[in-house]
Amino acid sequence: MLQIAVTGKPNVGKSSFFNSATSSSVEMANYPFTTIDANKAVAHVISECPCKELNVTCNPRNSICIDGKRLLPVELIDVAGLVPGAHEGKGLGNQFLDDLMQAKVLIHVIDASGSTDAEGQSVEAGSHDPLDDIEFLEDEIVMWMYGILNRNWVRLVRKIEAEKLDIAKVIFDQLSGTGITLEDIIEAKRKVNPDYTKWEKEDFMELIRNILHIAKPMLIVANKADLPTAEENIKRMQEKYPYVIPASAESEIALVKAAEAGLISYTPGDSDFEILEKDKLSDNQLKALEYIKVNILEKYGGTGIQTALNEAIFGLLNMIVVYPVQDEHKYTDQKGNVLPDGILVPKGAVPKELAYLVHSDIGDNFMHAVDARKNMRIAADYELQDKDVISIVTRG
Ligand SMILES: Nc1nc2c(ncn2[C@@H]2O[C@H](COP(=O)(O)OP(=O)(O)OP(=O)(O)O)[C@@H](O)[C@H]2O)c(=O)[nH]1
Ligand SMILES: [Mg+2]
Repeated sequence: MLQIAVTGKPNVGKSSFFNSATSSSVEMANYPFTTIDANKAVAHVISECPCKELNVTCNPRNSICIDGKRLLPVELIDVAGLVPGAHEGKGLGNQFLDDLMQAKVLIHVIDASGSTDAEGQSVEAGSHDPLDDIEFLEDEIVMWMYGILNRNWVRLVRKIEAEKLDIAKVIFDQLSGTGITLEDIIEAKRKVNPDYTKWEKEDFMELIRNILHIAKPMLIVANKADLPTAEENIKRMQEKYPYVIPASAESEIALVKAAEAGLISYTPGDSDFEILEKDKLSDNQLKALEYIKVNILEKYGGTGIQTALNEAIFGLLNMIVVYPVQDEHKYTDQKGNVLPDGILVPKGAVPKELAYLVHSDIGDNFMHAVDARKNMRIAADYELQDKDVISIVTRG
């Protein structure tokens, strides 16, 4: 399953974001290093399901359909907080980046209210500038990767020379387990000094930064947007960085809980809620809900949690959703389930790649594919489109 990592300095609300997105209840507390071991759970990104347009009732298997909205599973990883100097062992160090680097995309949670200092200690709201927290994370990840590459570098250069090895492939092997592909490295290497025997620390850093930008896109989540000091900081962040999503994990948790108790009607991603059981809500609860409505939902169009997940997958990773079926007339699988699976595929993927994502056997025996909507065979180099319903024809 596609993985998204939630990362950032301590005490910014990473676990709160994780809990709100996955309905989990891992520990959250107002001090640094509450989380030590990584937490993993399933969250969902939301896309329009083709069922309404095709006028069918679907029977989802790998996903969920609510009122024509398809919820597709992704795995969220919540890790320990990282502090400046983690590569020198500060805080909990950076060893746990192993967990984080499994993910294809990173969500960098920032305390936009400025109520935690660089190490995650709680300070008076507004007294720390959250813009100072943005760059350090990339620096720490770069230092971590530098540590891995630098460890055996002298020996490796000798080996590359002696055995005439491909440098990109050697770097790729060193970074195995990070999900970084050989293509990512080849592309990243184009922009650095081609003579690797002369590489200094700066050249390594440049290479690693290029690799990171290509292989691990990062979304900034400006959390604690419910606190009054956040608004101004969010504006400044959005002026400087392209992907900044204002969010309030605490508000999302409150709304989801109230909805589960049947007190309000609210679905993650909504920009409003409706009170169902006014009599059962205390004055304080009503006030809190009103506060969220005015200061989060109306101001930012939602709590930002679902927006962040969707933006990470459909924006940064440029994924689309494709629905493989067996019977192109009824849009069903072998068992008669209508539109059973929604599969996240990178934009630009062709039918055979979809076949491999469904199952390696189906990929191996792929013959051609049929566009179920048009009931027409499609070319091998046809670029799959979002919400395509595709029947894969295999040998045997
Ligand atoms: N006001 C406000 N507080 C929040 C929000 N999200 C989290 N918090 C609070 O911030 C504190 C830290 O939350 P956690 O979710 O434990 O933060 P973390 O980043 O996982 O912290 P570590 O695991 O220690 O690195 C807690 O007191 C939360 O209640 C939010 O959206 N608004
Ligand atoms: Mg935590």
